[in-house]
Amino acid sequence: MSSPVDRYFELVDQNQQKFIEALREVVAIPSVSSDASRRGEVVRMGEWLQARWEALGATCKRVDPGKQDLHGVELDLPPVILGQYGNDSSKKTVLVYGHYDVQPALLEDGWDTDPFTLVETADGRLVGRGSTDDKGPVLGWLLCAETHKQAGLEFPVNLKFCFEGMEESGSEGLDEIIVAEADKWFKGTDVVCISDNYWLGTKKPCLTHGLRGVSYFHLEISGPGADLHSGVFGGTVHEPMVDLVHLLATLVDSSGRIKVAGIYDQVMEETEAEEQSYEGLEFSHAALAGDLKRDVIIHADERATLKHRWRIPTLSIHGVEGAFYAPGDKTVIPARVRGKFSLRTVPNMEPARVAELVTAHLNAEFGKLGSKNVMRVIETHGGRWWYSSPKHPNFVAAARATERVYGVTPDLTREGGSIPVTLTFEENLGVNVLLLPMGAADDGAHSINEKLDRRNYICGIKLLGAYLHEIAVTDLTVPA
Ligand SMILES: C[C@H](N)C(=O)N[C@@H](Cc1c[nH]cn1)C(=O)O
Ligand SMILES: [Zn+2]
Ligand SMILES: [Zn+2]
Repeated sequence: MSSPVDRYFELVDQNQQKFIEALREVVAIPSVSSDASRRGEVVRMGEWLQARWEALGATCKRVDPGKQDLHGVELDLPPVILGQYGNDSSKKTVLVYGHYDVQPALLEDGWDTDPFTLVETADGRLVGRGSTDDKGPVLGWLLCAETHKQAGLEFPVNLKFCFEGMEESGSEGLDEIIVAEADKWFKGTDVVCISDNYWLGTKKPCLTHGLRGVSYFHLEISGPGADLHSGVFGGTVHEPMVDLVHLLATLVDSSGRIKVAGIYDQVMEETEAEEQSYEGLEFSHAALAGDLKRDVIIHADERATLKHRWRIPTLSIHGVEGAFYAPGDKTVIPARVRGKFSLRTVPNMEPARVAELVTAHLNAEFGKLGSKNVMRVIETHGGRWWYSSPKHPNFVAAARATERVYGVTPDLTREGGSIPVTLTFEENLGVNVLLLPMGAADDGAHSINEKLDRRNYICGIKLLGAYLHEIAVTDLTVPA
């Protein structure tokens, strides 16, 4: 007779098409958290999840985190959906977190197909915004529970869940909810699992034990009271855009080095054990250059690239609000512009110190310009880095589950991106947190043509289930 896990795997295989249809349904909800006009869709997505979990028998609690000021528009923050599925005191309790909001996506950004219509390509890519980040994994937990119930398979653990709709916009309001619910809704949690990042390559699965933090800034330059004709006023007034371009250029050089004094001072020293952890990882510049569609890699070797993704702070410039960007030639001097940039932070950087250093740098550089314009530096959102040991039994259980599904020992990785609430869970619940990614390195999260491979989706649903079965039989006591 086959084991419950083998039976579960068979059912996942049999239900593949149904699972893809479910992904199609959620991708079609354009839950873009940064777009005020889509806020209703974000809420609809949260309600969709709640309804489906409740239909399965979960107890849910919708928490509305309050209001948000988005470019002067007051908006309701989307709900955080808390849930409890199963409440058997003889079982372990696993808390899973995910987000149901997505990054913006427009066909004219360069997508080959409508971003909110899931398309399956002949080579098995499930293309659509949110497929890998993070709707596929969020759906994975639900489909895992539904599959167990439909087949009459005993669910191995009590599952608690926390799904938010603001992760792509700074997780506003969530930290406070986690703190408030730590001894209430989240009481009894044994371990936390988050599926919201990606493999290092495209073939070998991994478990992730670190994330970078993010400190996001707007740099606003205000000049004349209205946009001006450049033929009449060019060369006679201080132009906000000229000041902004100068200032942005002082932040980082072309080889990625941050030029803000003091920014590297808090970076943790590298240990011998850490140096060794780069050995044998599935990561190559050849594959990375392929994913990038052009070899634009700065660093000479793979190890240096990984260090700049995992353990060294970086600064990226994202865009300019208020600047002319449409096709055609408009001869305008914009009156007010906002440059947007962020720093990815690493152990042991303090966000408050980062903001202090960045502001001091920009004040000094702006002073050198002798401009009569007005400069403002605004830190719009921040999230802390997270770094943990991969030796905890939670990771051991996940490694066993990975071996069962993929037949290989997973790589142990850190993630260059940020999931701000990871540390909040760890600190407030006092339990181990594991990152168990579903998608691959070439999925194009946040980019055009985002996809999740059918293989990763289906094996990922198996992996989430296998992990819960492994946790059920794992002694979670940390060895001394
Ligand atoms: C890794 C995760 N899937 C992700 O994409 N996180 C975002 C979080 C964020 C922070 N500010 C805006 N979004 C990221 O790393 O950019
Ligand atoms: Zn995500
Ligand atoms: Zn994301």
